[in-house]
Amino acid sequence: MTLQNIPPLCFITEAADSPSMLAQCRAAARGGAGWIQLRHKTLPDTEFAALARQIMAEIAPYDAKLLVNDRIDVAIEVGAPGLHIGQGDGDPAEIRRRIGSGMLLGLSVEEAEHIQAVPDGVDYLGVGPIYATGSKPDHAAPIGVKGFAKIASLTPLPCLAIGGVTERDAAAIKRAGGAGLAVISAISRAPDMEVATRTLLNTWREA
Ligand SMILES: Cc1ncc(COP(=O)(O)OP(=O)(O)O)c(N)n1
Ligand SMILES: Cc1ncsc1CCOP(=O)(O)O
Ligand SMILES: [Mg+2]
Repeated sequence: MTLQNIPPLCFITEAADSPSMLAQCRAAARGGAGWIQLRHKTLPDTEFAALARQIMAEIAPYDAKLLVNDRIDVAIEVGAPGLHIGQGDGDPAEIRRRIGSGMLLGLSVEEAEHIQAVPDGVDYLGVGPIYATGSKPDHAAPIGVKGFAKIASLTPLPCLAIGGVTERDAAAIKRAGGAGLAVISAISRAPDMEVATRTLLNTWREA
């Protein structure tokens, strides 16, 4: 799958019981997020797979698609539309061979040097962190919007900005050549997740 224009908003789950990951995904899909990434570091694979299936069914009517974070075998097992991997998650070329050609593959890029090593078969890049964020305690050094612009200028692949990003960053990221935003807390911690999603999306569209 190659996407020239990927949906401009990816919601990534916060590993929380309240609101539940299913409720987070439902609200984000209703609000218009085109991609919903299921990310949980410790849930057993069987539970993760069951939740992934449930989320796929719930978000389908809203035209949103599921990305699985990290778990290659689960992504294959549940037939997820997409998989997101990072620099430490394995060789992207090998992973592309494993998942076949039909699944969207996203890769994290944290610094300009990573661009040289992006193989064919990667469809989009998650670029950041833009800012320090508590949502990923082991994140790499923040690159700011300037670092994002540099990386986006080095690749034809669509780049989603990630890491502490809110609607206040939409215009600057768009000017920097970004294809969209990937967020956890800007949606998961909002008083109304659906409204927050819609506002982010509208801000991006109008930026
Ligand atoms: C869209 C998007 N971009 C970057 C990441 C980060 O992936 P990774 O570096 O593998 O870190 P973890 O999310 O696995 O902690 C992402 N998940 N999504
Ligand atoms: C998964 C991930 N990868 C880089 S930063 C980050 C967390 C993004 O969460 P938030 O939008 O709350 O900063
Ligand atoms: Mg990862």
